[in-house]
Amino acid sequence: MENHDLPLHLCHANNFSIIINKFHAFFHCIALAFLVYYRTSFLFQETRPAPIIPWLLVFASELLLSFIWFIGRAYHWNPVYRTVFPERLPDDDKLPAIDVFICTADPEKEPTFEVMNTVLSAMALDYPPEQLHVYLSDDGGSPKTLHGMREAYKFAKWWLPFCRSYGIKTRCPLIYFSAPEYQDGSNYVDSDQFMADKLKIKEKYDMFKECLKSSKEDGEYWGNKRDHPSIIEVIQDTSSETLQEDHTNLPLLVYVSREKRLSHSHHFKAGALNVLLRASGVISNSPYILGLDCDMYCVDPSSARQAMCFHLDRKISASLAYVQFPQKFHDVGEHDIYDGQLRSAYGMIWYGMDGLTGPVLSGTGYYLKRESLYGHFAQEGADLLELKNSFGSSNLFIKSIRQNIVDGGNLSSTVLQEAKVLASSAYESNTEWGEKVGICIYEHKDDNLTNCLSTKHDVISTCFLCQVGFLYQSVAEDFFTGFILHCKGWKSTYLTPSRPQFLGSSTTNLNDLLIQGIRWSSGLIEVGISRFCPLIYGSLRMSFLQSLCYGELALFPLFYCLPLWCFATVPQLCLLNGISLYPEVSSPFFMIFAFIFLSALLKHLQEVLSTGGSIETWRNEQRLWMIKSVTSHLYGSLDAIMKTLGLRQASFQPTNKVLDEEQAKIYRMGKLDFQTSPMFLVPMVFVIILNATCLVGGITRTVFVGNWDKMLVQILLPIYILIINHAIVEGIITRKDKGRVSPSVTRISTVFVNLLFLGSLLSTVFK
Ligand SMILES: O=c1ccn([C@@H]2O[C@H](COP(=O)(O)OP(=O)(O)O[C@H]3O[C@H](CO)[C@@H](O)[C@H](O)[C@H]3O)[C@@H](O)[C@H]2O)c(=O)[nH]1
Ligand SMILES: [Mn+2]
Repeated sequence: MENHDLPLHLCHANNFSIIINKFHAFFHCIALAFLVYYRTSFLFQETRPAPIIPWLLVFASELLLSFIWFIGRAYHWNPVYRTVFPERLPDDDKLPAIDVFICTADPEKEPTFEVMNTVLSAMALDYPPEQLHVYLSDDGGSPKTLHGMREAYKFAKWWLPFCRSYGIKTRCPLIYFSAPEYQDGSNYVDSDQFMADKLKIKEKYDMFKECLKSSKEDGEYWGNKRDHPSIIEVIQDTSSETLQEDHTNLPLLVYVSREKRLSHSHHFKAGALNVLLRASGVISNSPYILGLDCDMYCVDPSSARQAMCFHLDRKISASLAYVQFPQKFHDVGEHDIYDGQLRSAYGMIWYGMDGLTGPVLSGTGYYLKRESLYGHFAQEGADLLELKNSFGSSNLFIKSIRQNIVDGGNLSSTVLQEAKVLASSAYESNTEWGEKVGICIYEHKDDNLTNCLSTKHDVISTCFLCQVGFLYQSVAEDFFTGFILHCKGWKSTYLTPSRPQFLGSSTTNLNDLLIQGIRWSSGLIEVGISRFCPLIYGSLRMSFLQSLCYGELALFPLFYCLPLWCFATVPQLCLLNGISLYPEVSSPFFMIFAFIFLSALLKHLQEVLSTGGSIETWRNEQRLWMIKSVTSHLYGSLDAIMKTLGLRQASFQPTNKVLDEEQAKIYRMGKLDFQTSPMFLVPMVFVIILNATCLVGGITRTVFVGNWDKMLVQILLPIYILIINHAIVEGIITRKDKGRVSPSVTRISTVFVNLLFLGSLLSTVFK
């Protein structure tokens, strides 16, 4: 029952942690100011005790780290937490329709059975079925997936009535049937009827699984990922089975495989989403969209109603673009050695941004307002020509922009034919789908430029309102699209109910983690070094603190990889050569360095503990910070720089979602799996060997020279690196299993370390 007096949601702040954060930031800032003073005054000394180059490298690294730390304080300014009251929503017939967009790209890396579980769980959301439309985009163009959809639809006819009549809380069949008996959240566990029905459903489920897993081997069945025509099929009921309930109670289910041709760039996931946006626009045209990755099960059915608590709140709905749920994962191990839960993002940063203008759009688990992707065109005023320039030539689609939802979906053959045209690879040519942020104004408003653009403000606002849909400029399309929405004045909210709404699969081996890390770093840095750099572009268009948050996210991979490479090598080489880079123990500045180091570590520890982590979590995150900085952050940043210079093409390798049993075993034991590409392993092993050698050499030298006082910091630094990364040391020396570091990698890394020693020796000889 709707109740106009009671709020649909509440927002709370944690004042205690806000005060701690501000205190810490204050003292840490003062210490950093002393550090800068100490380093700068060195530059003005007449006789310098150490060579200038390593000193400058270390100073530059300290400045970069301090800067990125400083702008990251914006997250801690005002973190908020939200509660919702879905029971206060209006009656079902007044709820707005939702189109669910699920993307899959590759049946080999994304097994069809799992993808269909996502589809089924989305169909089973607790929402009026006639108001729910589920679309699957298949970039693989694979008959296997289409076949899976038909089978999933058949199974849905059993699964949905079962879930509804027994109030099942876990609506993803795979998760439901793999959970221990009686833990399915149902109140009917003692009823015989329930047990009998459950048994029957389990039988149907096993048949469904069998049918999808026993795949035909011929290549055609798997499809051609890069070259195929567009196929749009509304999945229909073809079987003659009798059912408990009428199938009209099932949400509409549509298979969409856009046309892909080698001659056209298809813009990866963002391209797929834009096709879904258009095709669904002419079919169901729901005002809200739930975006899901193919592995993101809607385990709990209540997310749609929870999200509507924000979207239907009249006080905020006009400017609310999306409600974001956290990504949670069903396969994160007890030790979570790869930070699968992405603690800092979903456990901290998103809350912080929620207290400003809203969290980052996270690619999956968001309820987005369709209108927000149509720029200013959704409002009245634009003429037909302008609309066609922006959205392409389809009249039907253009009509949909201003039309309300089509009840239950328009499935006439004309509409489906048009949807196919909208999914063709040439449709976007010369339109504003996904790109041209800010430049289109000079193209088609040229004639009357002076008339309509009288002030500078007009230029900016008209410019950035041009582009439509999900954006193509970055492979982190979610991050960039959300950022531009915030730039346009839209807001977002973050909702983290105690029972997870969505569960995906995380990366459970080092290789997949780092490959994904390269893509994310590259996508972020692409934004960070472009003219959309949030620190400049964003600060003019959104709250200053929000632009700092976006700035930190868009730049951190670059700002971590350079300093961490420096701290992993320069002080160590200097230690070996007896060059001191830090104040001696007796100097008051020693205390400053000690304070900064401990304050950073302890603050990280406090954050981990207060967000439910343990000391082990803290160690894992420190280790990953180092590992990623010397590998994926570096490669991702280089990739982005090369793309920006036009030296490289963008690429999006979908993350592997197939579990390798042997690797899973290593993962569950909490051991790092070093069966990774040498491109990742060599830098890691290189750093470890370098640190160990320099430590031994440096200590020996210090024993002879007796300058402990001067060299202490440089002795402690490699010790800290080796302790945090002792798992790599073990991988090199003691481990015998498959996941150890292969001896050939150790040999290659040793050669590189020797080359570096030779280089540093020559540079001291010829100085
Ligand atoms: O050409 C492509 C490539 C990928 N995908 C789909 O995109 C989704 C995300 O891909 P995945 O390989 O799982 O990447 P992740 O790194 O795990 O995904 C995170 O990062 C992406 C941006 O890099 C976001 O799009 C995702 O939502 C976010 O979960 C999957 O469903 C894919 O099927 C496509 O539809 N077409
Ligand atoms: Mn994924």
